[in-house]
Amino acid sequence: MIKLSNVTMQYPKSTRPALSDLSFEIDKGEFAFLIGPSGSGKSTFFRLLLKEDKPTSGDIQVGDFQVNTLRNREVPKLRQSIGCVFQDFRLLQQKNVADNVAFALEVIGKPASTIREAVPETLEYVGLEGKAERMPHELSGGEMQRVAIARAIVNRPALLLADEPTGNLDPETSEGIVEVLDRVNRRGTTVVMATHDSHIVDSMRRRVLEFSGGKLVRNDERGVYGIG
Ligand SMILES: Nc1ncnc2c1ncn2[C@@H]1O[C@H](COP(=O)(O)OP(=O)(O)OP(=O)(O)O)[C@@H](O)[C@H]1O
Repeated sequence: MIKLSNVTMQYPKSTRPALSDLSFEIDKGEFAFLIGPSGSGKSTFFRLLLKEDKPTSGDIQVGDFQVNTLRNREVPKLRQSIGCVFQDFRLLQQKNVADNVAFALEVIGKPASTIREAVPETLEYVGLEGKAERMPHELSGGEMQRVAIARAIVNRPALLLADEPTGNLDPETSEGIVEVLDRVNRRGTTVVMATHDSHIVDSMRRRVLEFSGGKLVRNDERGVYGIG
């Protein structure tokens, strides 16, 4: 699903690369955790997958897309195949829950009939039945993140990137969010989650990729947060 070959990313004006000669693969259908201290390169990795930045050298493959050589007009197709969830939810504050999710389909030109069907189905899937009319400010943090997940998956992406999705949530709420991500993964979506939450990583025992200073220092198939 994801294949990096000797990927180096040096931002202009920075003295050391944010990612340094990275090579690894994440298979289709996997749930992988990305761990490592702040500044170790996790967000940079996500940006490269989305072609929001270009690596200085190396090759990146995401699904059927050769990201490096992808033409500009093909970039929207790549991005449509990747759902994204962030620590700060990034909901549209003026739209209600259903409209936040519907918007993701509207901008890619899906017909109204598809949207009418997919939105309630997805809200139920993430545990938000009965909340469709609520505004974001009327939701708890956990509910806001469920909306963000619904928005990210409503188009059934092959890959879901979650950048510290539980970073603003208490442990119990975080567990619920990870359960939703696990369900999405079991339905066939590859999930990559950057996290600092050792409990979640230890309870899931999935692939653990550890970054340090832009290098991959650990790649365990059924890993734990600390060295297991
Ligand atoms: N736009 C940029 N320009 C220059 N340097 C950058 C830029 N974005 C990130 N960096 C640098 O690249 C390195 C990796 O940063 P990145 O944001 O990928 O780390 P991270 O592991 O996601 O950190 P966090 O856990 O805090 O989100 C850091 O040294 C950072 O300062």
